[in-house]
Amino acid sequence: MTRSILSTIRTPADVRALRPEQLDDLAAEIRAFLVDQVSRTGGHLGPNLGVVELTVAMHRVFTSPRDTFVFDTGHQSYVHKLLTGRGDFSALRRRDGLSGYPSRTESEHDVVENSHASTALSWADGIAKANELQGRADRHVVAVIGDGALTGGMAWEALNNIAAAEDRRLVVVVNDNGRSYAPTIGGLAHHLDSLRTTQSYESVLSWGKRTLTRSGAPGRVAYDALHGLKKGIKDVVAPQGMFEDLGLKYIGPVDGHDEPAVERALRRAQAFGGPVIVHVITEKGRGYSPAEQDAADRFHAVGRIHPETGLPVAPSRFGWTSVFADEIVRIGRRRPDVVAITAAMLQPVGLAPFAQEFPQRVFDVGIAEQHAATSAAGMAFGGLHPVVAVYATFLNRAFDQVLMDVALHRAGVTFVLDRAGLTGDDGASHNGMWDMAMLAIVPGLRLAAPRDEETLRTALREAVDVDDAPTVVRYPKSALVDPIPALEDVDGVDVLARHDDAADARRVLVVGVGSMVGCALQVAEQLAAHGLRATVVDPRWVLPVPAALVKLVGDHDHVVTIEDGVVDGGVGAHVGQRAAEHGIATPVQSFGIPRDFLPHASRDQLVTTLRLTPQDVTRDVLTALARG
Ligand SMILES: Cc1ncc(C[n+]2csc(CCOP(=O)(O)OP(=O)(O)O)c2C)c(N)n1
Ligand SMILES: CC(=O)[C@@H](O)[C@H](O)COP(=O)(O)O
Ligand SMILES: [Mg+2]
Repeated sequence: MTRSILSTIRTPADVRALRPEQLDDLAAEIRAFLVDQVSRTGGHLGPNLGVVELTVAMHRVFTSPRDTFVFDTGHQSYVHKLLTGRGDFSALRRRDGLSGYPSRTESEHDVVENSHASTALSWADGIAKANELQGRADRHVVAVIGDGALTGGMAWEALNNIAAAEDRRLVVVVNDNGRSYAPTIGGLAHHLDSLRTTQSYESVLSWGKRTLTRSGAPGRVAYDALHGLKKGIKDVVAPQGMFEDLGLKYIGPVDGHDEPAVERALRRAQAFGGPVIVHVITEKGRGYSPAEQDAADRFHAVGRIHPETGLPVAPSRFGWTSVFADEIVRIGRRRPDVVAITAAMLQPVGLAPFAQEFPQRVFDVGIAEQHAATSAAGMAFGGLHPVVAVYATFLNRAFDQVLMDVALHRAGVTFVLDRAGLTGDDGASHNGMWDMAMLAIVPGLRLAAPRDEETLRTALREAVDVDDAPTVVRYPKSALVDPIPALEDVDGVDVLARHDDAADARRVLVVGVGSMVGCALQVAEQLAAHGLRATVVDPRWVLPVPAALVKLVGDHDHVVTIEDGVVDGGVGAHVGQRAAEHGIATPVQSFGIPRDFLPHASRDQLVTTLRLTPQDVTRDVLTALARG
């Protein structure tokens, strides 16, 4: 049996050493490998199937790491990893396995580890400027950015700068597959479409050169005239206005699955010696029919699937999203002023049913969370109540908009944050761990962390009733828990459990935040087993800290708070601060996520590592109590 070509690839030099006639087979092997491996581990199968030929061509034309490769979002870097010596995908996105994104600790060929979209061109601009100043001006920076990521504002801030320097060796590869998850929205998508659908100017010009110059002097005259009409022809055959108007050289569109054509385009870009756009047309999910036929999102991000059918091996675990999806439709039916906004993630955040029933009241703004937040402030000014549904970590980039456009103007906007807390296997920048600490300082903002389905539904209904301040409802990337009923409601704070048999024992108040309520209940049981009195409460609306909770703090000898967010400046910190402001000296011991960036691992592994299991928390509380 002939040895596979892929098995001979250890470094990009091996890729460059391949004969052109081997490249189709290499692409086929890579696709087979990706389907086989990612179907076992889950991951970004569709995006990586779409960049096989592109990534091979990049490594054949440029010399990484001497030339720097930057992948926007980085979810499409599996092929790059394969071509740079990382062939063991068996533990992709798992502890001690390959990250699902570029990782500097894995390879010198990896630079950007941040999986937030639209940052690559800024990285590239900075690297290119450093190259210039550090005597490396002969090196190229090659940034791959998707059509979706191009809808993010940062990309245009960067392009504006990139276009300003004529001799900076920066190649922007626009990986245009026409989709984010769903088809990419907006004017940019239309423009890319117009570039995609008209035959490229370059191919018309090369046709003219071949045909006219072969027909003697008259033909040469005609070709010279044609070439002289360059601008006019461009506007006719390929309105490349947008990029060219910015002063950027444009090459394309190129069939992104024709490896020799991509190589030719990249070599032209390489020879150009200045900032240049290479517009590559690809297909997300290419070569894998279940993905090619998937109308939803072409297998953008999959869990474990059957490699032949593409069907999920296990049903989706993300019950919290389904509850939101159902409740927002119920709210929409009784509240015609409620509208929904997504940042290119309609399906993943659960807005598809709402869009189905109220197609005029849902807005996909592209990967543009900043725009989503401020346009929501505009909608609120106009009499609507917008619900902005994003993953928690992605709201980080819209902090200023939440603060200065929504909160400053007391706009009734509701932010629904999915994937809040530890997400684990999706990498450091995907953990939704910063929202509570970040938003705690926003004046007027109210944040709810539901503990189960009923409190999530209630929080959503309460949130949309607030029309003079931002509200936030956040929930985790995990299975929905069983209902956790309250024993009593103390001015908005739910009392969930009381262990007060030991009459004279010290009284410990255990405050569970959202998905950590289950842990809080177990900690209280274990503390009671150690002879303490323990009460478990869930404030539900955790920020600002409710007055009733501050009072409860004063009624206890020791307070424990447990949250699925950074502990620095988190809910626990604010509980302690509010209590101190009221002259309450009860010690508050806060448990949560340290502010360090976390490795990709399962949520459970991270909980254990961070000592957030009930056993760990109990042990630490007993130690603190013993110290007195
Ligand atoms: C700031 C931000 N918002 C949302 C996402 C979620 N997200 C990851 S990839 C993706 C679509 C990217 O589309 P595109 O850039 O076209 O790349 P493709 O997957 O098509 O290759 C989205 C919305 C993100 N990573 N970062
Ligand atoms: C790359 C990106 O940001 C998204 O594709 C994200 O990884 C999806 O996360 P879930 O798999 O949790 O929906
Ligand atoms: Mg795309």
